[in-house]
Amino acid sequence: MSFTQDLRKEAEPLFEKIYYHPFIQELKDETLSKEALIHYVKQDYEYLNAMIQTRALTMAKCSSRKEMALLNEGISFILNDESHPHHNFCDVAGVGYEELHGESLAPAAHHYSQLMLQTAASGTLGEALAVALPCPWVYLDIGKRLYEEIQGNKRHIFYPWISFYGAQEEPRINKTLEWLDKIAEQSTAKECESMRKLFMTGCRMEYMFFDMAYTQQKWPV
Ligand SMILES: Cc1ncc(C[n+]2csc(CCO)c2C)c(N)n1
Repeated sequence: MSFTQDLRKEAEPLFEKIYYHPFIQELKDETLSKEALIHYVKQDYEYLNAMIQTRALTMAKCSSRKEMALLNEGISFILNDESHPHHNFCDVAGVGYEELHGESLAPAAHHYSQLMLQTAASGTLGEALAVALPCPWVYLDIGKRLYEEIQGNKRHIFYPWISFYGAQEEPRINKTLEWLDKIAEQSTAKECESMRKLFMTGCRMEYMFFDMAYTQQKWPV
């Protein structure tokens, strides 16, 4: 088994917990509250800014144009395409997308953003890639499962969100998986252990992010 296959296997219980979180289940059942949708988009817009900055910091650690191009693609994807699923949530909630920008980060989104930025700024290339890997991997898993469940029903109110993440012809993540596997092959056991821990924490933070939106988490003071 490759390094990333091992990671995926270890994270299986977390992927299950995420899929069965009420945020995802109510999204599937078209019963997710307007408040949860709005909280999610407000926080995710800011989180995606942190992800763009994370990718940019990671790019500074690359040694080849091919690697830089892959991270550049990731940044362009967030800048140009990730607004589509946000628009879907805003349309269902009946609010304008621009109204939701400029929010301050709630505890879970704050922790996740800081973890990614700090790792990309002061960690190794492998660590920076590992901490950012749950982000596309978890969404691909949720999207594919939901797409199957709704049987491609275009009348589902969250069809644009579900198809955006779940109906990718060639999953965008594959090149990153190959890249991280190559890095792991050339890394020491200690370095691999650090990548593994960061990946697992990233998976936990993906769970926490949905939970934050579902409970509309705020700073208590
Ligand atoms: C909390 C949170 N996690 C993951 C995504 C999904 N996502 C964000 S950027 C990106 C492209 C890969 O870097 C993908 C799939 C999200 N929107 N919000």
